[in-house]
Amino acid sequence: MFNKIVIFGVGLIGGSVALALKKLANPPQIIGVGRSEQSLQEALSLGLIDQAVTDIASALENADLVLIAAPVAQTPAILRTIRPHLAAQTVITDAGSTKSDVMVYAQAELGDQFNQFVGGHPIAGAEKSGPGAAMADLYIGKNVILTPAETTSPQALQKVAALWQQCGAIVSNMRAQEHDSVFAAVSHLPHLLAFALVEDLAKRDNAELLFKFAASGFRDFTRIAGSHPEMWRDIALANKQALLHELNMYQQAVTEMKTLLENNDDEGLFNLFEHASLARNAWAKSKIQS
Ligand SMILES: NC(=O)C1=CN([C@@H]2O[C@H](COP(=O)(O)OP(=O)(O)OC[C@H]3O[C@@H](n4cnc5c(N)ncnc54)[C@H](O)[C@@H]3O)[C@@H](O)[C@H]2O)C=CC1
Ligand SMILES: O=C(O)C(=O)Cc1ccc(O)cc1
Repeated sequence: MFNKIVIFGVGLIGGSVALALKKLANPPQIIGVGRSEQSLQEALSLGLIDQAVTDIASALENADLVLIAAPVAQTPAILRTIRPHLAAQTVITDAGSTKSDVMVYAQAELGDQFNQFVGGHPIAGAEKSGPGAAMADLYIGKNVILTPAETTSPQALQKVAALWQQCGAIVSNMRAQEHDSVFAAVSHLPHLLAFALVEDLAKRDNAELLFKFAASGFRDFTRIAGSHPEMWRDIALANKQALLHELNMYQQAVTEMKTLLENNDDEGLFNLFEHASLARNAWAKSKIQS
């Protein structure tokens, strides 16, 4: 279906798409465009891309699809470089963790070619980044959410869905705003909390002692605090309103927990822990089954 794909940002996410496509019987030609020459050369030497290109016009010539897989705040600048060379048959998509901002950028930058753009978000990843972290099987059995606008071309939507299905993913559609409020709760908030906890402990005078004895519970809670700072700065700012709402909700939950503790409310604490534990275990079980 695809002969030529251009990936802006060949790191964990873009590189994993490239590796997955390379496993196909007839893999497309994959062109990488990047911000850092070193990272692009790494992508080339790891075999993620067939060519690293700096001339955008030649990169986009006869391209079937462009995937933007860079930190979300880079999106408008990337779209601006693409627009003058964008043919009518080329579909553009992205992999950014936030979608309302990206859809607004795409509409503003692509003008009458906005119908060729399909917002996307693979719900798969890791705390690692860069081309060396790319994995061919990253998307197998994972969800990918697409956020088409009313005007999005059905053909473009179908092509982007096919791209992710070829990577082994399960594709569904959602409104960009709904996407952002869901992921503020289940992804962006946990990342901010992990960063906040590690930062709080790391700043203390006895940080060395604390980290020396921190064990698996700490490891599980804070793994995602090792994630890419630029990527998470961009996500936090792009989804600021939904994230502030989630932080307020969480603050309320912490306040309620403090009250139970201050009042030595053993039954209240037990009930809260039991309710949360049941919910968490049921979620984990549903993930194994799906
Ligand atoms: N890391 C994760 O687990 C997930 C990340 N995402 C989203 O995917 C996108 C990429 O994230 P990762 O692959 O993890 O990051 P990464 O840091 O591994 O890769 C990003 C790449 O984009 C390049 N880049 C930066 N600015 C650029 C520009 N202006 N033009 C071209 N290339 C540029 C960087 O040099 C880097 O190679 C982000 O928008 C992120 O929100 C989505 C799902 C999961
Ligand atoms: O490392 C993890 O477990 C993640 O949660 C990865 C991740 C990060 C950002 C996304 O938008 C989606 C998935």
